[in-house]
Amino acid sequence: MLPSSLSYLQTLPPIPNSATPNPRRSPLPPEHVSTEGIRRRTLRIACAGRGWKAARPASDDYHATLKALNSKGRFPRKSLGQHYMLNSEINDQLVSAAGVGEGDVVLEIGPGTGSLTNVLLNSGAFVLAVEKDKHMATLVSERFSSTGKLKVLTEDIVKCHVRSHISSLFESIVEMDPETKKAKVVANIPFNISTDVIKLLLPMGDIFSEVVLLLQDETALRLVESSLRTSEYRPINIFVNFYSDPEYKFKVPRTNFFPQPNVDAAVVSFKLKQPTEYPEVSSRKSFFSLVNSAFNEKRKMLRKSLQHICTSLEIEEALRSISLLPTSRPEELTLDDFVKLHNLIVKE
Ligand SMILES: C[S@@+](CC[C@H](N)C(=O)[O-])C[C@H]1O[C@@H](n2cnc3c(N)ncnc32)[C@H](O)[C@@H]1O
Repeated sequence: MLPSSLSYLQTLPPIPNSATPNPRRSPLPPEHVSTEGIRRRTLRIACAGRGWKAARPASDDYHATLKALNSKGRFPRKSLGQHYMLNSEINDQLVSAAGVGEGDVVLEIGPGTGSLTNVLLNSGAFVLAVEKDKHMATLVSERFSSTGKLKVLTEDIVKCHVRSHISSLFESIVEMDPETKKAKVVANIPFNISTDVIKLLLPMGDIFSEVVLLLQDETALRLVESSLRTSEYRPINIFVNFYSDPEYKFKVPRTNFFPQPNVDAAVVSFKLKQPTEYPEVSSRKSFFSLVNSAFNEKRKMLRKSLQHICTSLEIEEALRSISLLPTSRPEELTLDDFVKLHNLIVKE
């Protein structure tokens, strides 16, 4: 019997004997079994039959994921957002969205059974994987123990000293020039830590060039496409654009995960700006504090909500001088407008 806290769980479905998933049992509907997937599988089987080497290393799918979980008697944990990717083609697309190639250093958050780790390692990358669940960390370490290109940390990413771990990885890779080389982040993260992960990693443009994440679709759209004068426009949009150039890559329907979440997902790429490219503000702390204060009382005009910084008259004057109405509200200001306003009214 499962404890009641785990009652949401489906029992892992049995693994069908046939190589083709049984469409009546498989969480993947038939449209996800693409012709390309079938072509690759057929090619592997054909090559194996003639004693040739497979054209491509085995990839994870429905069967591999369930087998890995069954082998350790693991049930996906809701509290850790454990929704495993069943479609190897999506992992391929995630890795190619980040342009991962031979010799790259990649941080993966939450490797789980290692389906994405497998694709990253097959691309020739060195992978630093941070996994909070100690059982999954053991599973993934054992699975790739022979590669010598994977380091697994059993830690919570939010509390992890990412910078020092990446720096020591750079130092341990002889051919890597830490002055010029940057790492990448590629991960299918639990939806409930997306904001924490974004706040942690986006300001690290000095060590990462790109962060490619599988997020909840709604979050992805809010981060990338929220426009001025809409209720979705928030301080996080200013934050994301301050530190990166975000791009919505593609939608990933919920049917690609086990257990199936209640929402769809999407892949977003954040190209990180280098610290020299950040907008010029005297203090980033006071800049983001101004932005937060402005949005705290979203319906209020800035000349009222920023009165703790200077007088309404000074705020009106500053707004006029950057061609904005003295009655402006926060959702009417672009990142550039906020930077100019900050530099005019905040005296350090
Ligand atoms: C959505 S699953 C993805 C698993 C795997 N990458 C895949 O694509 O199938 C999220 C993974 O993140 C792990 N995780 C959850 N919270 C975490 C945290 N705070 N830090 C690191 N890993 C975490 C979970 O244990 C799980 O393995």
